[in-house]
Amino acid sequence: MGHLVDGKWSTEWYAPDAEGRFQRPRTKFHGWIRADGSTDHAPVAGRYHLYVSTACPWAHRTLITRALRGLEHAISVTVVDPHMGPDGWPFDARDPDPLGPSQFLRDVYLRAKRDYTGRVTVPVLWDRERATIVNNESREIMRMLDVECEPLATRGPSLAPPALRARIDEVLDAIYEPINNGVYRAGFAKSQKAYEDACRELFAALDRWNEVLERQRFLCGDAMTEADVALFTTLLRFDLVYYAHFKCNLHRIQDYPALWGFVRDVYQTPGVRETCDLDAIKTHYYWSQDAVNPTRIVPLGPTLDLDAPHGRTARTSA
Ligand SMILES: N[C@@H](CCC(=O)N[C@@H](CS)C(=O)NCC(=O)O)C(=O)O
Repeated sequence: MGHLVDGKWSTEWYAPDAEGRFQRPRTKFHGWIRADGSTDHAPVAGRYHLYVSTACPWAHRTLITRALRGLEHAISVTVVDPHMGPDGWPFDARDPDPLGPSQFLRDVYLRAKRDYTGRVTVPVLWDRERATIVNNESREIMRMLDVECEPLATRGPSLAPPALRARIDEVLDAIYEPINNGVYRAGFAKSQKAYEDACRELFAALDRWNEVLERQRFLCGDAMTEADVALFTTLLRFDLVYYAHFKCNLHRIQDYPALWGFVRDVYQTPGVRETCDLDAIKTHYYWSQDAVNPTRIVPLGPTLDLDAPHGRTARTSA
């Protein structure tokens, strides 16, 4: 693990703030595919390539969006090796980089910008025609695949329909800090207080959203949206990894009937199950984050019955 400084690799983990709190740096590539032709990136089948790790909750959002919108034919994917070591994400010999001779994901970043400074994270959306990274922020890539790649989509419905978009954005904002980033703030905390604050905030938010999901099937009402995808990828990893490895252990997701039913509901949605690699998830966190787990031993359990009936189909919003 590490980052690039003026194009040179440096093996440093994230520096905490003075109170020991985890600080997530902003991603650096924020180009947009636009269907209206207003940017350099038009939605064209075969033009874009996604680099992901199936272990990563942020990258997983983009894989699910690609599957639910039927973009597999239009946007190709490379899955990196979950063993992220001192050199960052390595390519898997069984799934090499189709766009160049790359050993590590940083080679892709350097191809886009030789003097890049920043972290080398997944997901990455690459434009073959412009030979550069369009965007490396999962929330923006989700929106682009769903809305701007609509002309290429073979499945629906949209995960961000115009009438719901403002609400979806509010919910994405609301779950980001306490939940999606909250598990990392608990797990990477460098002081007792930073950990406790993050952990309490996380469970208060889980309590609230569990109540919402007792009343309605999805976070924004009756239909699945980007907000559900974003919550799902964090909750899927919760009992597997965050509960033990990140010490988010006041409750399991399985102890929240509505949240656990929601996880199974999304998991069982056609197209989603195939994007979920539970072994890669456990291997990545327990093996790669040796500051948290120095032995790198990957635990055998827990076993999750994600195929148990979710019973949420008949639920409608109030
Ligand atoms: N804000 C980014 C975060 C992406 C991110 O942090 N990905 C992690 C994997 S879960 C990563 O690649 N980490 C490598 C590193 O930080 O060195 C997004 O939402 O896309």
